[in-house]
Amino acid sequence: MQPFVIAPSILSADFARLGEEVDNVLAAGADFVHFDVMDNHYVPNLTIGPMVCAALRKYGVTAPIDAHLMVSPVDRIVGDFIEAGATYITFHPEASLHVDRSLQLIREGGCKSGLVFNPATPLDVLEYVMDKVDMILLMSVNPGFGGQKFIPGTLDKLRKARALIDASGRDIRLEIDGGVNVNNIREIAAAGADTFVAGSAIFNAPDYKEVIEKMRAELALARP
Ligand SMILES: O=C(CO)[C@H](O)[C@H](O)COP(=O)(O)O
Repeated sequence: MQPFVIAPSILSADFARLGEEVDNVLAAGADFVHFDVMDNHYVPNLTIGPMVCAALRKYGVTAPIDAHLMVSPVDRIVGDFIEAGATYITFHPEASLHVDRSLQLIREGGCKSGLVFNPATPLDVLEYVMDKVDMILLMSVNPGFGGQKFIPGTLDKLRKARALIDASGRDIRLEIDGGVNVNNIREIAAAGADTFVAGSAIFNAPDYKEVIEKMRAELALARP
C-alpha cells in the first residue's frame, strides 16, 4: 500500500488569498493540493479552472496538484490542465464519452490519470482500464459542494476498491473525498484509503497544522 497522503481541498480555502492559503496548508504538513473543478453542468456549482492552476504554479507551488474534474465533456479541457501543470487529472467515467481515450490523453500529456466514482456509481468500468489508472477516487458525498456529511456506505465500497487494487498488483492510489475529518479518518484508512481529501475540516479550522497533525496521528493508529 502507498504512504498516506493528505490532500486539502482548496474548495474551502479563501479564494481571495488562494496563493497564501496554499502556502499555509503545505507549510502545515499537507502533501497534495486537491483542486476541485466544477462546471455548473456536470455538477450544480462553478469553481476554478486551468488558469487558476497555472497561476498557482507561477506563484511557486511545487507540491503535486490533484485536479478533480467535475466537468462534462472531459477531453476538451484535459490539455489545458496538462499545460497548467496539474500532476493528477481525474474525471468521472459517466462524464466522458470515451473513458479509455480520456485516460490515454492524460497519460500522453505526462500526467497521472484517475477515475472518480460518485456514491451510487459502480466500479465496473475499472475491469477494463485498471492498467490505465494511477488513482481511484471514491466520492463519499454527492459532488458539487464542500461541508457535507460522509456517506457511511462508502466504507464498503472502499474495501471493494482496495481488493481490486491489491489484485491488480499495481501502485494505484485510493483516494477518498467528502466529509473526511479527524473523527472518521482512521476508520476510512482501515477500509483501504491511502489518500485523504479534506476541505472544510482543514480550512474551517483556526490552526491547519493542528488538524493535519491530528489526522496523521489517527492514520498512524490505522496502520501501526
Ligand atoms: O469534491 C468535493 C465536492 O464535490 C470536495 O472536494 C469535497 O466535498 C471536500 O470538501 P469537504 O471535506 O468539506 O467535504
